Amino acid sequence: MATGLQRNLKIADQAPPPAARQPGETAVRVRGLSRRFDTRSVLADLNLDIAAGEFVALLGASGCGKSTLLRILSGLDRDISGEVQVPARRAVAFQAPRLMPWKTVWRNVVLGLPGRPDRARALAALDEVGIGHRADQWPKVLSGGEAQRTSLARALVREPDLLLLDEPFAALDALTRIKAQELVGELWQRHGCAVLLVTHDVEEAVLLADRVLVMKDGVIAHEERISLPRPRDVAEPVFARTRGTLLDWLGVRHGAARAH
Ligand SMILES: Nc1ncnc2c1ncn2[C@@H]1O[C@H](COP(=O)(O)OP(=O)(O)OP(=O)(O)O)[C@@H](O)[C@H]1O
Repeated sequence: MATGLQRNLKIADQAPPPAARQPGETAVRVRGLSRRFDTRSVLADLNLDIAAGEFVALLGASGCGKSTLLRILSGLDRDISGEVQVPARRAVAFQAPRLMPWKTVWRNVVLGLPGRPDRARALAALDEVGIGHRADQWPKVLSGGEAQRTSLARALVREPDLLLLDEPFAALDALTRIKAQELVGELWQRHGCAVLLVTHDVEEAVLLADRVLVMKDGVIAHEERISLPRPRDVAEPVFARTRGTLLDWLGVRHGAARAH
């Protein structure tokens, strides 16, 4: 099949370090993106822009194509038509951390990086996510939260300009999830990378993102800019109103189906 991404993907070979970024610079530019599986159209002429350093959350009903979009942006799925521009330095963390069980935690963090495995670099990333003490252990002894932190360290060690997160907290218990959300918020502010977070959790989206997108019928059907100061308070009336609007768009609030 046609490899639209290879044809159209324009990758910046030498991505500038965060400090060199210009305000208003674009991290992701998608135009007319379509993806079909056999006869089924999942993405249909989708457009999307993400600014450098912007935190964007993506909501949508199960099966609407959120992960498909994320996989395309990560470069894992190239069987598309349309135009996709993403930075060369990008990293993904999935719901399941996907650690290699036969490699220690620190070796998992630097797995796939060019050159000799750099233990100091891995340790710095593990320290940053609060699990430096687990560096020499095997993945099987990690808790779910620790495994997810390892996955984040593996993404951050690549110093991405774009961090793609596919429901990274979905499998965590409520308390671990809150801590992981806070950590991602802190890491994002420190690293200054653009983030695209796929989530089912409207509250999580409003807590973390600059902008929340709702995907429907293969396109971005709605976007909500969140201008609340951080850290955000779920009890804030504006927070609650924003959450309500997004639930309306998702069609999950009683009597809330919207005409588009
Ligand atoms: N490799 C594939 N082959 C065939 N169909 C696929 C493939 N990958 C995804 N799909 C289909 O594309 C649609 C979108 O899937 P996708 O995983 O992107 O949805 P999603 O919005 O991320 O869902 P969820 O929120 O449940 O994770 C689904 O109907 C899925 O079955």
